[in-house]
Amino acid sequence: MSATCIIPAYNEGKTIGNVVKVVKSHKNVSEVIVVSDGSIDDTAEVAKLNGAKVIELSENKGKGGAMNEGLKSCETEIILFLDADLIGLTDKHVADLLDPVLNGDKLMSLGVFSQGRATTDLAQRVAPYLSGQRAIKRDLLNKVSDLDVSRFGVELALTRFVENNDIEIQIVQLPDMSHVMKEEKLGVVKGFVARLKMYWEIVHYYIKNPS
Ligand SMILES: O=c1ccn([C@@H]2O[C@H](COP(=O)(O)OP(=O)(O)O)[C@@H](O)[C@H]2O)c(=O)[nH]1
Ligand SMILES: O=C(O)[C@@H](COP(=O)(O)O)O[C@H]1O[C@H](CO)[C@@H](O)[C@H](O)[C@H]1O
Repeated sequence: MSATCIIPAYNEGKTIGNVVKVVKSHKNVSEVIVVSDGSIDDTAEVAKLNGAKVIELSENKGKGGAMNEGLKSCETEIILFLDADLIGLTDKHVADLLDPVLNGDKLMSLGVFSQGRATTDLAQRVAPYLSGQRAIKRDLLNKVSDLDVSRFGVELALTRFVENNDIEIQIVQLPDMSHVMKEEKLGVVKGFVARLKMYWEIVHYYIKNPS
């Protein structure tokens, strides 16, 4: 059994190439789909150059919407979601995320950075359920409501679904991994504003889906 890797990407030209290169070379990944979510940089070109299938959205749909577009354009039973801004991704990280779902043990795995950078390690220790690195069975994904409009609430949607349905997931440590923070991408002020927008989208999803 193989998996499709779906990478939602909004202006990630600087990092998308390496993420695609690493995950595309994994033996159990049959296809890498990068969904450029209204990007205005060279995300799509860099992703194509590194062998990804690219879906270019003319309008930004938000993270959940981009992931959903990728889901609609593949057929594998197992999906691996990765962020486009990962630092230090290796083939072993991909294997550790995929194996619990590929071997039928679990319906979802969730990757948590460890021994990466203090800032991103801490953030994920505080809120591991927000991690964007997950392998998931398509059957489970099909039951999660509002993925397409969840934006940054998508991780909350996935986590809440497994909790509400008593589905045991596999937490996977991702050693020596991090991601580029918003403040590093956009500068301190714009990065902080983007972070607030992210938290608002998460709260908005929570308010709209209280249980
Ligand atoms: O409107 C958006 C916002 C984010 N992303 C992607 O979702 C992932 C996580 O977003 P971000 O890096 O902003 O969040 P962080 O990892 O900083 O929490 C990255 O691959 C982004 O490119 C997206 O596709 N559309
Ligand atoms: O780690 C975190 O605190 C946030 C924000 O990371 P940044 O420091 O803004 O890159 O990132 C996590 O949460 C996001 C929202 O759910 C997810 O999109 C990311 O995949 C996840 O790493």
